[in-house]
Amino acid sequence: MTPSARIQAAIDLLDAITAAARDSGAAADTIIAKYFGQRRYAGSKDRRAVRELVYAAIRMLGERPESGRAAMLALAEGDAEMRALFDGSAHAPAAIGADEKAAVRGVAPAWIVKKLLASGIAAEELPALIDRAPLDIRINRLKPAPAPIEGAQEITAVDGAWRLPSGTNVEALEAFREGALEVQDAGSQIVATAAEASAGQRVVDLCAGAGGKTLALAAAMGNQGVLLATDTDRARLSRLTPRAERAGATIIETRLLNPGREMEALEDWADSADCVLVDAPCSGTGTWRRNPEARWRLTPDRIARLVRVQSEVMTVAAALVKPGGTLVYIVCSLLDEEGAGQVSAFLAANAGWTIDTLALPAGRPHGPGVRLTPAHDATDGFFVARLRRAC
Ligand SMILES: C[S@@+](CC[C@H](N)C(=O)[O-])C[C@H]1O[C@@H](n2cnc3c(N)ncnc32)[C@H](O)[C@@H]1O
Repeated sequence: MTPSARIQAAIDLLDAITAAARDSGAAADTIIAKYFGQRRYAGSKDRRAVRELVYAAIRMLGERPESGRAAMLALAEGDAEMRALFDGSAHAPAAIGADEKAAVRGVAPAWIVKKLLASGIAAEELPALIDRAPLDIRINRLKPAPAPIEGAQEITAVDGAWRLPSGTNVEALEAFREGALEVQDAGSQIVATAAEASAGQRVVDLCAGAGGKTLALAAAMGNQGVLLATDTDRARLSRLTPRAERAGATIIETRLLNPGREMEALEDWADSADCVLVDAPCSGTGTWRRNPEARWRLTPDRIARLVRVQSEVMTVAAALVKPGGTLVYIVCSLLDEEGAGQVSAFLAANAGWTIDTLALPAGRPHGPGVRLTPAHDATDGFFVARLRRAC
């Protein structure tokens, strides 16, 4: 592909990605994979170059752009060489019109920026929300220690956390195939430690998804005790079983829940868990580094729906905790209505619950819990709080 044809390919992809973001369609990665699946003539260098252009444009634009062309014009602003590639030749984008408008640069849609600022995120912290994310792994203590990985840097604050050079093909490592390591953001590892899960306990990971935190809990428990992993999403939960096998985690039982009727599948766990971890579904404002187009998908309605589900899930979780046990509430969002506000509302509505002070190796106290941010902690953004049921 010529450099101009790569720009046109990025424009076409951005058109498809913005439409999908507007209509709750496929994720950007899926769209890009499908696009190149249908264009076998594009070599690996072309694919990489186009992908980089697309993601650079997505990161640069807070608001969903009107068109892929407006997005690429924003990327080309101040870059004479790139602007010259808009030359109207075969497979190239049309020449830039005198009064043609580029999309406006920014971190996020204005209404979400307003919410982030109101949630105490300083304006200087905002750009880090869309930086490129590092590649972190967790060493799985249930397996023999893996061989050193070239270029890996230990994250000393967190046991078993390492940061790898970007682009490391983790899945090709023997240690990965043997289950000796998992890809997991250091922040995700840190918030999971708030559960203080230990050998012999009865622990529930209520919103387990594909089990990122479940596997960390199983390792913390040294494979002793009972760990129940539940979710309402069959496809996600089904990915946990092979991961657990690879990781040698033998104490995990999985159960699929019916949304709104979760307790029907959980009656035998009522009032009996030492800890229930709720990694609640959320807007993901703390994970835009990995998934920058997600900020184009949010709407006020969607956030309101998530806030409702979070509160319902907390009610389910609370019914499972034994007297003296704990409920660990986590969201990978930096919006207070999903984090600190959600926990404060629970405490106000439920007598007999108190907040534990958390001693985590990162983050800053925020309301009833602790908040990690990309700018302050070089991790994804999280809010975590640990609530304790009275004895
Ligand atoms: C943030 S994700 C979990 C990520 C996972 N814990 C990890 O560490 O990889 C939130 C999960 O909550 C699940 N969920 C949504 N509503 C739920 C409900 N009512 N009960 C249990 N899980 C629910 C979603 O399907 C999703 O997998």
